[in-house]
Amino acid sequence: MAAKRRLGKPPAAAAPAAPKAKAKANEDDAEGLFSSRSFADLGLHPTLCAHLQDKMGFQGPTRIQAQAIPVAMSGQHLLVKAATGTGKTLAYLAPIVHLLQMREPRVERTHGTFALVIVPTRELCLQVYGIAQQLVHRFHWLVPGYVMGGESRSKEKARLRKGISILIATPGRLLDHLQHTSSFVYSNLRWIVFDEADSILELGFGKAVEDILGLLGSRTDASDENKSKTDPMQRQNLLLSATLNEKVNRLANISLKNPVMIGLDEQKKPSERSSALGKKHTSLLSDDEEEIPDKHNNIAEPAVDDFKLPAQLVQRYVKVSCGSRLAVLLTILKSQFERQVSQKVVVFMSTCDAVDFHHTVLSQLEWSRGLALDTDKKQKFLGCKVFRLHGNMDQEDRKKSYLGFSSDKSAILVCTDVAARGLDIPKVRCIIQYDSPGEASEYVHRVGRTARIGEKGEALLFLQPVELDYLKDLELHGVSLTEYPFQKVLDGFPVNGEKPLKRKPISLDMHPWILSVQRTLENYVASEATTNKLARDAFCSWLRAYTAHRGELKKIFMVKKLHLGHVARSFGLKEQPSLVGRSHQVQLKKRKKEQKREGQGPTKRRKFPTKK
Ligand SMILES: Nc1ncnc2c1ncn2[C@@H]1O[C@H](COP(=O)(O)OP(=O)(O)OP(=O)(O)O)[C@@H](O)[C@H]1O
Repeated sequence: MAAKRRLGKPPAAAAPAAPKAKAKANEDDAEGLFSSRSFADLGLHPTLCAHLQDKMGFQGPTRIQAQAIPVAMSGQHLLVKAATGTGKTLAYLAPIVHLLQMREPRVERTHGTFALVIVPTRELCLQVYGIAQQLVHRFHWLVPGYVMGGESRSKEKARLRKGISILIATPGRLLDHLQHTSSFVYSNLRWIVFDEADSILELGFGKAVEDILGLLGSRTDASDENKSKTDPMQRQNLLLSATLNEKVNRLANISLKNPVMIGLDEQKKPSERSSALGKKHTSLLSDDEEEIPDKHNNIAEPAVDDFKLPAQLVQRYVKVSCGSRLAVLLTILKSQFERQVSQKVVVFMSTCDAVDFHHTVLSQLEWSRGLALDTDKKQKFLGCKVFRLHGNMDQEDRKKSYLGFSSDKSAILVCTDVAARGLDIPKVRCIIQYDSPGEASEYVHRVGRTARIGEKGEALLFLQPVELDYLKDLELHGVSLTEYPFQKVLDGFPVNGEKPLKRKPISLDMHPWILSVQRTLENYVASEATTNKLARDAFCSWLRAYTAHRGELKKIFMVKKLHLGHVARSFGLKEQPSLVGRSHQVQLKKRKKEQKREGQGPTKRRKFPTKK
């Protein structure tokens, strides 16, 4: 039986309409996504249950919610590991709202913050805030709010002074307010939630998180002075993550006290779990391991974690030689949108500059039917809207992009990993990883933006022939991909009005369609000065990112194996990289000459120019 699709309304901040909920859950649910219990069975207040069902369109809890909500309501610390898009947000927000609305005396704004939800990114902050807003709809005395980087500090201070009962925050800005906003009342703080804990730490917020826990007196290994600020006995901490790694374990160890664990490998005995990390603790700040006696919990997973991905997600890879990458991306997107006009696709890139360049190309590239340039009237190569999202954009643009892509029915989002964490954008059908994600956990976060809550979804990973070993690395984590039939897609495209004859297979790079797209692209990049500059910047930053792969992955993504001329081609640049990073090339030649004189081989590591 096919999985039941149950969609709820997206957050108010994201605003798009979502389909009505489907029939009630039953135990035969194919993917085991939904529980057979009702929200009322879990002990949630009838008004809240009615709101979840009637207004948010949730007929019943997901399995993760059915497991986590009763534990969260019991006051115990909780560690949840569950696949992306399984409803973790409601799993912690519903019990918080339930417990807060029944609190006597009634919660008032002057009581300050009772629940603190820490999230890794600004977009996720807005998203969780949107859901909190919906949940408190019938409990007007509960006030949700958010603080996050990029917003006006003084406005946030004013809101904190008035009082926010459920506060959603990014770590840096939260720490800032804890240290500098004296009117921020958190003496009644009862819950600290880490949503997307793995991402919080991967994004380098380890130190901020440690400081936050220290200031709030919620570090289980905190010194006594820190503990005295609030009563930690009242505190309940919840940690949710799609993946577990050593840093998350360390955070769990310092923030959770005898937690109930949900979604961890039930087959493993606690003693087996603890052995991997029980004795070794990893600092939240660095990759170095340090031996610290395990004073508290034994929360651990094996070093090589198998990641949880939705079963209905179709995962494929496409093998593309470096020079044709962009032409292939354009072709795949064109074919996707011609097959189905109304759909949403997210394309992940490795750097902000690469996002800016590709966003411009995807949204502006024009062609004439048949690709015979300068003949007929030109039209857009891709007809749909294209949005971009990365960390260097200013906050207003970020918000606009996020909301625009969320509410549009047919669009592409080109983004960096800033969009990989926890974002719940309705109806994303396909995730394209144009640049490889690196760590397998990052792969999981990226593809987790589709196939959410039982919906269909596809993921496509671009790999160059020299990078195919990456598939083995993913296999180690239980992620296996099949090859995407790109040749079939290609055969569907006419060249000069005619479909190619199927005589013999033509290599992808020599295929007339790919050659024509590449020519159009190169002409466009050459003729537009701004785009040309974007292409050069993107080329440099992309190479720098390529050299930054860590550990074992360095052996797969070897910059030495790249042909820089082909890399340039993939940015629509006709000229060789010598023109892109002239000073670098001069230096390189000089170095080579010197090496020759001294009888050495070329140095192993290539350094790349910073953009000009
Ligand atoms: N009980 C439910 N019934 C139907 N839909 C639900 C239910 N709970 C949550 N949803 C919907 O499922 C989607 C995914 O939820 P959510 O974002 O909380 O997942 P998640 O597990 O936190 O994902 P990620 O790990 O990617 O952050 C959202 O659109 C949400 O509205």
